[in-house]
Amino acid sequence: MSAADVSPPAAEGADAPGRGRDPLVRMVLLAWPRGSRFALGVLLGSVATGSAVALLGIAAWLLAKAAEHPPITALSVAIVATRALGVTRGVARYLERLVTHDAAFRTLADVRVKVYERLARTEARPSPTTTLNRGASHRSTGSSPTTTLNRGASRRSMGPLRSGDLVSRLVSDTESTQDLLLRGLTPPLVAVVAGGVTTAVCTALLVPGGLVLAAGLLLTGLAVPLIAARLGRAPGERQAEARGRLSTSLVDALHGAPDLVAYGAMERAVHRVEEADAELTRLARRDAGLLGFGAGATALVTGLTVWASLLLGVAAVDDGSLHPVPLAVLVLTTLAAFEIVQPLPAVAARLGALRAGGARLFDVLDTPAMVEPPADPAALPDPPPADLGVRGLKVRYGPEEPWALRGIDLEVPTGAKVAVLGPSGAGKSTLAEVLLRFRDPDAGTVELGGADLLGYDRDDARRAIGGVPQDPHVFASTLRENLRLALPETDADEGGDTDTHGGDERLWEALERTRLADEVRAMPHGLDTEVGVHGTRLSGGMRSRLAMARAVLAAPRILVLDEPTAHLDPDTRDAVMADVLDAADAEGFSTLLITHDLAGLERMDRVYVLSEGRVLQEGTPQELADQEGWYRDALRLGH
Ligand SMILES: Nc1ncnc2c1ncn2[C@@H]1O[C@H](COP(=O)(O)OP(=O)(O)OP(=O)(O)O)[C@@H](O)[C@H]1O
Repeated sequence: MSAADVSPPAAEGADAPGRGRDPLVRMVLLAWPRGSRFALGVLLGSVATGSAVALLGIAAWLLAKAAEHPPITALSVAIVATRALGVTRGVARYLERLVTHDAAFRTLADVRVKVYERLARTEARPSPTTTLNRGASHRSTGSSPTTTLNRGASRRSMGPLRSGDLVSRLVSDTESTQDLLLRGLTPPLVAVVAGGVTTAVCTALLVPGGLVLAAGLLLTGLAVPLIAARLGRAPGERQAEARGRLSTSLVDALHGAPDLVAYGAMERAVHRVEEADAELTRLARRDAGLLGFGAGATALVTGLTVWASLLLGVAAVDDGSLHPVPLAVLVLTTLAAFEIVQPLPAVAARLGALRAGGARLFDVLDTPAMVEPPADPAALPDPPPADLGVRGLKVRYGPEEPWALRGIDLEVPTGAKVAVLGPSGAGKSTLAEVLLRFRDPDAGTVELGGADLLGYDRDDARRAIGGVPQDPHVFASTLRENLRLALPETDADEGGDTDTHGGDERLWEALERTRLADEVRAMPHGLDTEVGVHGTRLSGGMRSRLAMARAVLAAPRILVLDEPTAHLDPDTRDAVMADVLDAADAEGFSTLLITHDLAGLERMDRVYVLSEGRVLQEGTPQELADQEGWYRDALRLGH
């Protein structure tokens, strides 16, 4: 099959509406399901702001009228109204905050779940990109903090992501949505409603006064924000990037501290953090300057407008077209009206940063998933099948990347022990990723018991095929918790966390199988030993055996082991492998072992040698040893 026959790597995610539109519009669209709450928020915000303006207007009327010494009954309605408006303002503001924050936080929760789900469906294993930026890329080892997104269409735009940047995307960029909804959506709409009503009231009092107010409001509510938005666009866009850079350099420096110290590169790493911090501080200063400009311009226009309306009002009183009492109302209402538009310049100045945050967020949400769930998942037979057939499997990491697998055919009959060998970069781990459902094939099929593996729900598929990926993750918890996560939920619950329910028996059995039990018994806290972040309190070999024990506990029908013994000394490696293969014989599961290592392959039923994404050789270990080729050369070189 040619490259042209190959279907696109993954379907587009439906998580992010409005693809191709401005990120600000797309962020608002994310809030669409909560539209009615935001509408209620705008209504309540208009009532609160309107009440505040009306309160000042009526208070002005009350004071001016009182100066004429009318009977108290003439003032009573206004007195009650000021009290009522005072209460209404507070209550409506409280309710507005409650409703809009509730809607924004719910939207934020939805967005976080979407981002997390997308990341979970996108990330398979650490990328081969170095985290230190020291020249050429190399495959990161162990639990690198590096991860790669957007390997598909938009990969070039986003490139490799590191965990610091991911945190930044998950936290601050996602929060851009909340900021936009709370500050950028409700206040302008409230300003339109409350500003419109106030202008109408002032126009009714004195037409030129109303027009001056309209002009003032348009200046502070539209022109000043537009200028602030324009000036803030470029620094705002740089701010989101700078925040990502700061997180990345910090996390890199923290995660890589031992290597940095060992290579004497700590100073350079700290310098990178300082540079990123200085850039962020510079941008924050510009931000503050813009806020100052917005506040200053608003105060200036407010003052000028109030003066203008006072002068116009006095002239109108002089020529008898306006009574002095409405004059006081006009001037004080004009002054109060600017409260309505006051927050807008600050919001506008932040729009650039919010847009950039949104763009980074949609970078994640638009990333094609590496594994698409089937629309109508098939039911997995019980017990699940233990035979596997790989036919014409092709995989690549992006449309312009070279093929990592170029059409692999491979069989794992029930109960068989199959080894996949080959030089570095041959595509062995890529094959494991497809079998463990971390990645969809670009072409070809994987059949589980004769049915398409992709037709099963991912969790179901993993009940049948499980194992140890190349860089298994060890969680910062106890040994027990690290093991128990492999147990089906009901078993894990039943097990409790003490021996009393017998739950630990299975854990110990798995530890015995992977030759870890004696070491765990010798630890003062046994299974309750904390293993540290990424299992750093364990040796590399213990981490590998822990990951193997977890895989054995999950009891899949086909166990896929990707370089499981890489960190073990030869004796332990042989003993662990012998135990796992004994378990396979006893329990009848099939084994697919991916390795560089030719030692101990005698028990394998079949060996496949991969090179540059193709099957170079296949046969029993003996057949391959008897043939000219990579296997025999490797045996000779003593791999
Ligand atoms: N995340 C990735 N992005 C882009 N290319 C990748 C990625 N992971 C692997 N590759 C490429 O795919 C090809 C196959 O890599 P793979 O890791 O499957 O080989 P391997 O046989 O497992 O190597 P090793 O024995 O060193 O682990 C290589 O050319 C590699 O550079």
